[in-house]
Amino acid sequence: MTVIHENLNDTEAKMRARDVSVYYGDKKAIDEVSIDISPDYVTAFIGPSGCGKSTFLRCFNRMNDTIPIAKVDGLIELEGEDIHSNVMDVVQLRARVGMVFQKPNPFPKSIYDNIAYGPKIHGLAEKKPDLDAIVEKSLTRAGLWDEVKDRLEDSGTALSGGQQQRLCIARAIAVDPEVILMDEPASALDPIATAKIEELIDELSGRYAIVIVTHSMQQAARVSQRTAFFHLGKMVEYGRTSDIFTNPIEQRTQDYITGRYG
Ligand SMILES: Nc1ncnc2c1ncn2[C@@H]1O[C@H](COP(=O)(O)OP(=O)(O)OP(=O)(O)O)[C@@H](O)[C@H]1O
Repeated sequence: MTVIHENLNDTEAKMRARDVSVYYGDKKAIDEVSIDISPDYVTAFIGPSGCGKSTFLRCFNRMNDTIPIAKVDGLIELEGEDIHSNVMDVVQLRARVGMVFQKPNPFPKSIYDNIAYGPKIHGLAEKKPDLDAIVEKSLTRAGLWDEVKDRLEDSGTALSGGQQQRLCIARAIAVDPEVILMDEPASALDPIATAKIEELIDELSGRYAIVIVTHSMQQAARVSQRTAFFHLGKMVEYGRTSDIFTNPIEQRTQDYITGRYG
C-alpha cells in the first residue's frame, strides 16, 4: 500500500495512473502503482537502483511498447483519455508526452534540423519562416539559443554533453508537449552542466508537467515539489518533496533518505 500524504491541494491531474503493473516476461517490475501527475509541479521519482523508477516513467508515453518482453497492465490517462485506447495515436502521444534520456541522443543532423524535424512531421509549421520561429523559440526556452544561433548548421553531435542535453530538451519542446519525462537527465553531465539543466527544469516548470527520475536525492530536493519514493517495484510514499525529505511517514522512506540503502 502506498502512503499518500494528505492536504496536497493539487489541481486536476494532467496524467493519472491507476493500478499500473509492468512485467518483463514473468518478472513483475512495477506492482499496482497509482499516482496523479500535477500540471503545476515537477514530480521526482526516487528510490534505490532497480526499484522500477525508469520502467514506471516509460509507462506515461508507452515507451515500454518498444521492449518486446514488457507488458503493462492498468490504466493511464492523459487529460482523461486512456493512452492505451485504440484511438490513441502513439506518435502523437509521444509528442504530447515528450522524453529526455540519461544519455543525450541528438540526431546526427544539424542543430537546426534536430529541432525542426518534429514540428515538420507533426505538421506544426509548413513554411520556412514558421519553422525558423519554432527553432528559435525552442532553443531560447532551452537556454541554448545564444550559444548556437551562429552555428545552426553545425552537427548536433558536435556540441558538448550539456549542450546536447539542452538540445534534446529543445527538441522535446519544439512539438509543444504537455508533459516532459526526464530519465536521469543530468547523470552523464559534469556539475556545471548539471546545474544548468536543473535551472532549466525550474524555468520550464509550470509551463509543462515535468516528471524526473533521479538517483540524486539532492537533485530531487532542488528541482521537484512532489516526490514519489519507490522500493522493489512499489510506490511506498508520495507527497510534497519537503515533507518526504524532512517528515517521511514510512520507515523505508526514512531509511532511504538517511542513506541506509540505495
Ligand atoms: N528491458 C528489460 N528487460 C528485462 N528486465 C528489465 C528491463 N528493464 C528493466 N528491467 C528490470 O526491471 C527492474 C526495474 O528496472 P528499472 O530500470 O525500471 O529500475 P530503476 O529504478 O530505474 O533502476 P536504476 O535506478 O538502476 O536505473 C530491474 O530489476 C531491472 O533489472
